[in-house]
Amino acid sequence: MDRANLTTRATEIAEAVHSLAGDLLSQGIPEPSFEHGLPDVLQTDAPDSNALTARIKLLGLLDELRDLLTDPALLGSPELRNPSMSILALVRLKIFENFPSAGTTIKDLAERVNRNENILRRLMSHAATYHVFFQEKPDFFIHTAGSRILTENEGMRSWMLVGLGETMPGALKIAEAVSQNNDSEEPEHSGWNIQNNTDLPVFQALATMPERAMIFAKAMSWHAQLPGYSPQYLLDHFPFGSGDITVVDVGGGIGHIAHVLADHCPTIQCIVQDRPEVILQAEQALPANLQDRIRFQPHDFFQDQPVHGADVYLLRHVLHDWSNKYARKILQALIPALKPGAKVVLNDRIIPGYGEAHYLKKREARLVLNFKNNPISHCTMHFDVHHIDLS
Ligand SMILES: C[S@@+](CC[C@H](N)C(=O)[O-])C[C@H]1O[C@@H](n2cnc3c(N)ncnc32)[C@H](O)[C@@H]1O
Repeated sequence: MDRANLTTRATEIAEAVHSLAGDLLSQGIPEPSFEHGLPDVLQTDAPDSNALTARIKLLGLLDELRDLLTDPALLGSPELRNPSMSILALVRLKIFENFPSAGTTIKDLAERVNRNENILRRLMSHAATYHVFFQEKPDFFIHTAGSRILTENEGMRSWMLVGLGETMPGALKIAEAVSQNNDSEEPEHSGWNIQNNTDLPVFQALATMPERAMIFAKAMSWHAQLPGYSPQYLLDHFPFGSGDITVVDVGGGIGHIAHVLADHCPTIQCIVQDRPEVILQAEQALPANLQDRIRFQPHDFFQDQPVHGADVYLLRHVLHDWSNKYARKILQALIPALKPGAKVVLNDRIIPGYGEAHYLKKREARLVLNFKNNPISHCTMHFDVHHIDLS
């Protein structure tokens, strides 16, 4: 039981802030303030950086403090902490792409995007309370780091569309899914299926909706740029650069991880496998300088692995989409192809065990369960980057 009270928590916060400020000062990095919107200088993904450690600690302490000060009736309230109400609409209405870099009045913006001025004002004003856009004057908005990143990156907008447009509506149907199929491990028995009125598992269903499938693939490639998901962790924890090795990236999406591996390891050969409609996109996204080292192959990972004798079979962010029954099938399908000494590298989310991590980390890890193929059973997978020798 955590018995820290407001005062001890606040003292800890002050100490951590001083340490972070000192660290930033020594690196010549300005302290963040709201003066010019949120600067993104602290978004470092370096796992060993003091700034990142201090930032994560502070976010945890501040969340605890806020929850201690919140009326209990509001803790689970849907209105609280819900930026999606305005941000999803702003993404879908293409406001970010059309927002002038120097800022704008709502009137000019409404004319530019041909939308109702009043509604736009309400959406923008709500988003600004989450520091996505800054209301500099009653009728004049400028960028923050949060709105700029959405403006400049199609991948980030795709990530929002998947999180808010696919995950959240599916999550709202979890209770119905559980009521209909209590013990099911089948991918088509999910809240997402009820929401989308389909019996097809999510990836099969997406194949019939090319625009949504493309958004999903773009979101996944952007995801690798979010703090904590950098492919650098993979490079740091597995010797991809040692010799002429062949890596099969199973369920490798549009090849963004293979691009990074090939860029960093000059002797590596990669084969990216995914569903046919994803492979079509992947082929178009391949840079010319990597064409002789990355190949693509449509492959259903529930069928026997067609590439025999590779050195590494990589499954990055694949198994967490599936119930244990299907995760096992995906791994079993690799076995006939494995030569002695072959490695299967799993790079996926870890669900912290009891007492192992701050609840914010657990919340982030558990959020992913609410979507796609197995949102109605509890994820029992518990892993990090491992090297599993199946020889
Ligand atoms: C969560 S994404 C991960 C993509 C990529 N590995 C990454 O780390 O960004 C899961 C991937 O599995 C692919 N996938 C789903 N079902 C598949 C199947 N039956 N065979 C092959 N790939 C599949 C999806 O198309 C998607 O690209």
